[in-house]
Amino acid sequence: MNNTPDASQEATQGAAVVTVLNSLDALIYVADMSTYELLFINDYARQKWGEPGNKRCWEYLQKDQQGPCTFCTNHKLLDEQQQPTGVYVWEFQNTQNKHWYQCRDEAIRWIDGRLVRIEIATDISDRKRMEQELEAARREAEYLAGTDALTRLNNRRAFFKLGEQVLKEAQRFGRPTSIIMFDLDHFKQINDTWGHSAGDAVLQRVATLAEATIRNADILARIGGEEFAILLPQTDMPQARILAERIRQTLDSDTLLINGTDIHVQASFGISSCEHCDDLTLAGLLNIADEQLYLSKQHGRNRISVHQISKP
Ligand SMILES: Nc1nc2c(ncn2[C@@H]2O[C@H](COP(=O)(O)OP(=O)(O)OP(=O)(O)O)[C@@H](O)[C@H]2O)c(=O)[nH]1
Repeated sequence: MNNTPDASQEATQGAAVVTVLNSLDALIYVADMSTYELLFINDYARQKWGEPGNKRCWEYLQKDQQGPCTFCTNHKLLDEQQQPTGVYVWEFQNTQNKHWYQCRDEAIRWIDGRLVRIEIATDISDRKRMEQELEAARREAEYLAGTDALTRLNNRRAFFKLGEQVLKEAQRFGRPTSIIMFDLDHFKQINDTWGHSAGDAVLQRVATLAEATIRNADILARIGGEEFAILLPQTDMPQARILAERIRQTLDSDTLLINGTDIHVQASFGISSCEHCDDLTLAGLLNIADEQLYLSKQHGRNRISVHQISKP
């Protein structure tokens, strides 16, 4: 007895398979791997990309393609002997409709024997959007964790995190490093006279002025209420003093126009510098700058005190 299906049975089975493929909520297409001719597309493709006419896969599915796509997976689907290697799964944002798809590609022998690529692509845009939102939220949280909310400068935590790294490098290469600390003078009076929000605006303006004075490699942070610190890589004491003097003068020589009011702001500075000071920690270097800052306050404010840490 012959169990081979006859032509009409094959036609019925073929129609059933096409019905199934057309009912799926995924793009399915078959393309010749040499000519890119589309041999089959399902209804999902027609709904999303329209009728293919005589278009090749890259003309039909992608936007403004002048030739086969650079991201075409054909070369991944065959080995050196041009034999199918199995399923290759990847994710891709379609250039026409901007939806994200998870694509399951495979090279197979078509009914006439030629090699074709079959792709089954499911829309994963919702999942991708969620992933991207999560990633953006994670980056924002990471940024905020290291950022002072008022001035957008580094906060104390970020100062230590970044600073430890810089100090380690400096120690490794025997480079000079300095810290400038400064604290606004009689800031309480500014708050008391002009109000807390004017005080906030002063802090923001001071941050902007300091930021404009430093180099890219310098690490500026707001480490306390009206207290700022700048870590200066490859900077010795004389250079650090010049920079501190520039900031001191900028603040002292002018008034900050805050909400229509001219506010005069001064600050006291403390500087610590080290060169070849291998055992020093960032906290130690900052402490010494803080002691110098305290001296500046004691000696009348609006001034700079310095300490050069010598090699033991
Ligand atoms: N507006 C505003 N004020 C702040 C903020 N953080 C701290 N302060 C204020 O800064 C003032 C610091 O006061 P003090 O420590 O007495 O220092 P000072 O008045 O600057 O005096 P000296 O430092 O001794 O010159 C306090 O009034 C705090 O409320 C802030 O984020 N915004």
